[in-house]
Amino acid sequence: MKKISFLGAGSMAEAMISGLLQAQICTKEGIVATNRSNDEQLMYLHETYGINTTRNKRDFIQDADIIVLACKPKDASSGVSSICEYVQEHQLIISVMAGIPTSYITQLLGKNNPIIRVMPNTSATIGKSATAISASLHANEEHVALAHTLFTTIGVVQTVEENDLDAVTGLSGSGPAYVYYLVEAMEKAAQEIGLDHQTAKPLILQTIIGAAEMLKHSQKHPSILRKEVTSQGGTTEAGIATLQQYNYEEAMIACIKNATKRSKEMGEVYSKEK
Ligand SMILES: NC(=O)C1=CN([C@@H]2O[C@H](COP(=O)(O)OP(=O)(O)OC[C@H]3O[C@@H](n4cnc5c(N)ncnc54)[C@H](O)[C@@H]3O)[C@@H](O)[C@H]2O)C=CC1
Ligand SMILES: O=C(O)[C@@H]1CCC=N1
Repeated sequence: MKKISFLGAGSMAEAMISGLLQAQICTKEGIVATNRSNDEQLMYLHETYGINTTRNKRDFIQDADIIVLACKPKDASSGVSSICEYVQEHQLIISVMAGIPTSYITQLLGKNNPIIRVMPNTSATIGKSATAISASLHANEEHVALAHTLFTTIGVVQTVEENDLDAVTGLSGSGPAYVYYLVEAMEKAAQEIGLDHQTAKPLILQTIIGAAEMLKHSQKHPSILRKEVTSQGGTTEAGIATLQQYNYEEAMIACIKNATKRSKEMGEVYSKEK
């Protein structure tokens, strides 16, 4: 059982902690989390998951096999600088920070630790993350395999080149939010067409789950599955025509491209800080 320390105790750290404990990949005693200043959040994580929490950076680091960097990209410099004197070179660093290159983390650490840069998503909470991992210069196949094993317990894992991680961030890191936005819109629409929330919610949910399962299990291309729903002169055709009028496809492509661009920008901006 590996001991894992989380620098940053927000949404992503919680999603991973919850997923890792459910998968029994580590014990609650083997997890420690720290954050910048929010005592209530540390208390919440301790009470909810039974994990350890501390503000003492030496205690935080000393027994860790793996240190997960889960603070915001803008806090990369302050976060890593606050622990670098205690980090030992054999400890595996896993960074989930969007945009932040492993070369910059190495520079901040001033040590050649193996680093695996990862882009999971918050569906890790229920073991359903879509995660991409990539290795730094100093990480070997064993480190990649360990990260792969770890993240497989909280979902599906793809290994990619570090260059591709900005695109992954725009696609699947942010991706759950695009789906939640769709559901928000469907809920508003349901209300406007006269369905009460209690009736509409399970219908919307099962529509999303059913379509996702169809995409997973059917061999058919999504465009074929869409055509199978669309009767000539029918309701779907009318609905899709409206989506096309509003440039739905272009909007989605532009959304993912802009999120990817922002990941690159964050890397460029925050990697200049010292
Ligand atoms: N939320 C998401 O869906 C995803 C987030 N990420 C990445 O995960 C990272 C964390 O994101 P969230 O959990 O959403 O943010 P969050 O704001 O919920 O949590 C950030 C945490 O970092 C802590 N922190 C900040 N500076 C610190 C310091 N100097 N020392 C110790 N702790 C410090 C904060 O106190 C807080 O606990 C980000 O880098 C983000 O790019 C990656 C994939 C998905
Ligand atoms: O919005 C963000 O910057 C982070 C990275 C991927 C998901 N959330």
